[in-house]
Amino acid sequence: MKILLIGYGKMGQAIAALAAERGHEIAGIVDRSASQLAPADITDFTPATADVAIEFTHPDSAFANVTACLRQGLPVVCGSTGWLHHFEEAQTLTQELQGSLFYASNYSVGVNLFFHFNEYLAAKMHLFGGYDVAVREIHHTQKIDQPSGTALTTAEGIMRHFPTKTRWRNGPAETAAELAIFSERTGDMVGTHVVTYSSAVDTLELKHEAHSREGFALGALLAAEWLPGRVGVFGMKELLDL
Ligand SMILES: NC(=O)C1=CN([C@@H]2O[C@H](COP(=O)(O)OP(=O)(O)OC[C@H]3O[C@@H](n4cnc5c(N)ncnc54)[C@H](O)[C@@H]3O)[C@@H](O)[C@H]2O)C=CC1
Ligand SMILES: O=C(O)C1=N[C@H](C(=O)O)C[C@H](O)C1
Repeated sequence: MKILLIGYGKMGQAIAALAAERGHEIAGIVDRSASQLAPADITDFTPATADVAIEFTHPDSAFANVTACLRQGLPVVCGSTGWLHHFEEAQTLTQELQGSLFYASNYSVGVNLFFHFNEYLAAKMHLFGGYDVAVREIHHTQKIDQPSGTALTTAEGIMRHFPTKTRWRNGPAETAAELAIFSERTGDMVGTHVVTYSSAVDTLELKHEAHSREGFALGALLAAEWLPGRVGVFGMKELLDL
């Protein structure tokens, strides 16, 4: 496949390395600040020159990059977090243009299993009662958005099945209805997410810890291999049949 990479930072470079191993060609790289690369723009690419675009940039640029890809007729796999206030607009545009958009707050297969077990656990823990629940995420100090996209997906999964939690708060809960999300930024931590249930008698935890970015890169490439030819908005549940 010919892949257009949008964003050539930590994730873009991890994807490029794995794409080569999987026999893909990098059709081009669009990065706002990568001066060593040949300058390129999304509008330079069409389905004739790229089969799919993979976007990992910044919360402030993801929506514009996604819409540019859709307008060029390029299927787009987006991994940037912190832009979901625009997600409905992206869905509408995808439908209008009969385009292809894939989004995941976390492309790691392990995290998507974690999401699945998180929802199951929330339903059971609510049923048995007596537990409070909180989410903790730990990332490297360069991370811009807080809470992480993964923590927000985790919180949404809890709230769907643990109805006494009706909203999340980034910090300690101020009321019993709030789900606390604690964010830590330290060193070069790749990404750790923990859900903790505590009662008077015990504590139960569900944890995912990424050891490298390779798991995210592999998931993004699996999505890029799967997306072309499908019309609509998709995520890891469809890809992994979870
Ligand atoms: N969904 C997932 O599985 C994962 C998502 N992420 C998310 O992906 C995004 C990128 O993460 P990293 O690669 O670690 O960041 P990074 O800061 O290492 O790289 C981002 C790159 O995007 C470039 N960039 C910024 N604005 C741009 C624009 N308007 N057009 C083109 N390029 C632009 C920057 O110059 C930089 O090279 C973040 O939002 C992060 O939260 C990161 C890891 C996994
Ligand atoms: O910025 C990162 O690094 C990561 N971002 C994603 C998120 O916000 O959840 C996924 C992963 O945790 C790494």
